[in-house]
Amino acid sequence: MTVDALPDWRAALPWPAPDAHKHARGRLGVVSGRATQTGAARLAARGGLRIGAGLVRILCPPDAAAVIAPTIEAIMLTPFGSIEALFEAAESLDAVVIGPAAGVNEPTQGNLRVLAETGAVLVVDADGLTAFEHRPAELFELLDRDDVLTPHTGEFERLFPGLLEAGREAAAREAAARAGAVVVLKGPETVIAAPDGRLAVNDNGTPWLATAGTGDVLAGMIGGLAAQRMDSFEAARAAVWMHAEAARAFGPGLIAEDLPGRLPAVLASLYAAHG
Ligand SMILES: NC(=O)C1=CN([C@@H]2O[C@H](COP(=O)(O)OP(=O)(O)OC[C@H]3O[C@@H](n4cnc5c(N)ncnc54)[C@H](OP(=O)(O)O)[C@@H]3O)[C@@H](O)[C@H]2O)[C@@H](O)CC1
Ligand SMILES: Nc1ncnc2c1ncn2[C@@H]1O[C@H](COP(=O)(O)OP(=O)(O)O)[C@@H](O)[C@H]1O
Repeated sequence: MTVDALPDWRAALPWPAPDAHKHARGRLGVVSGRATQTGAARLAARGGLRIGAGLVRILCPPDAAAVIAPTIEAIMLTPFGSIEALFEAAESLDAVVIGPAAGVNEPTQGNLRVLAETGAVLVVDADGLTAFEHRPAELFELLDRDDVLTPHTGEFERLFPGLLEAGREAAAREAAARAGAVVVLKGPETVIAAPDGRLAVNDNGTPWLATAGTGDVLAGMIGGLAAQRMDSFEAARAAVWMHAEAARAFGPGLIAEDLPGRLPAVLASLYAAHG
């Protein structure tokens, strides 16, 4: 990677100030699924921590706590047994990822509703999208302009049936306008659209990313940048590009678990260019 090849969002990347402390660097939450479905949240949490959020906390149903606790170190854990407890755990967070293996069910809808009442930027992925398949307007009315939806093609079709016939760029642009949030339409050429009309097409994708869990890591990375108060559209562009760059650096044999560990080298290149 050369400095000339670096994309224009790099000027907006958050780097720690000399007087930084972990809370000032951004607090990210990731909602986990039940005890048998915790891996996706852990992947997202690790992506968010590696990209620079100062503090990452997994918020989990009580039955999942004993499964998650032995698998994490720097990542923190807060079980919640009610939506009131979820609100309390999330209200001091800067961004929250919800959806990876969360469950396609009413509790996921309810969790999303209560998270929307906090000030946190929401990154809604996977089951957080699919849970609103037959009622997308109910999801959209919860969202603010800095929230981010990260559908793959199948999830996009569930929320915006037929829209892809307009082509991926036009579809993403219209989806962002309808949702009133940033839309990241994932695929070989991921399209990122903002509700104000901004649009970007990522150009460094790699099919090594076509493996389970890579989208979960991406959601965590976007959340990690948003927690550091990077503009959500720019955060999504930056995370999508860094995610692919990390995958390219690894190449054959890549699994989702490998991505966070490749981020420091990608970040180091960007930091060196930052001067
Ligand atoms: N470590 C973990 O714990 C992991 C947990 N995970 C979690 O598992 C849960 C369920 O995941 P999932 O894969 O069953 O659901 P989903 O992706 O909706 O696929 C269902 C159908 O949708 C379609 N489809 C899928 N992708 C498509 C595409 N790109 N483009 C077009 N179509 C696409 C495809 O339909 P088909 O083409 O087969 O007809 C497919 O059969 C979810 O919570 C997730 O977060 C994962 O994140 C992995 C790591
Ligand atoms: N052929 C491909 N070329 C480039 N990127 C891909 C390709 N297939 C998948 N990806 C990327 O891999 C990630 C997969 O995310 P997703 O479908 O949500 O998977 P999961 O739910 O298993 O995490 C997305 O970032 C997507 O853009």
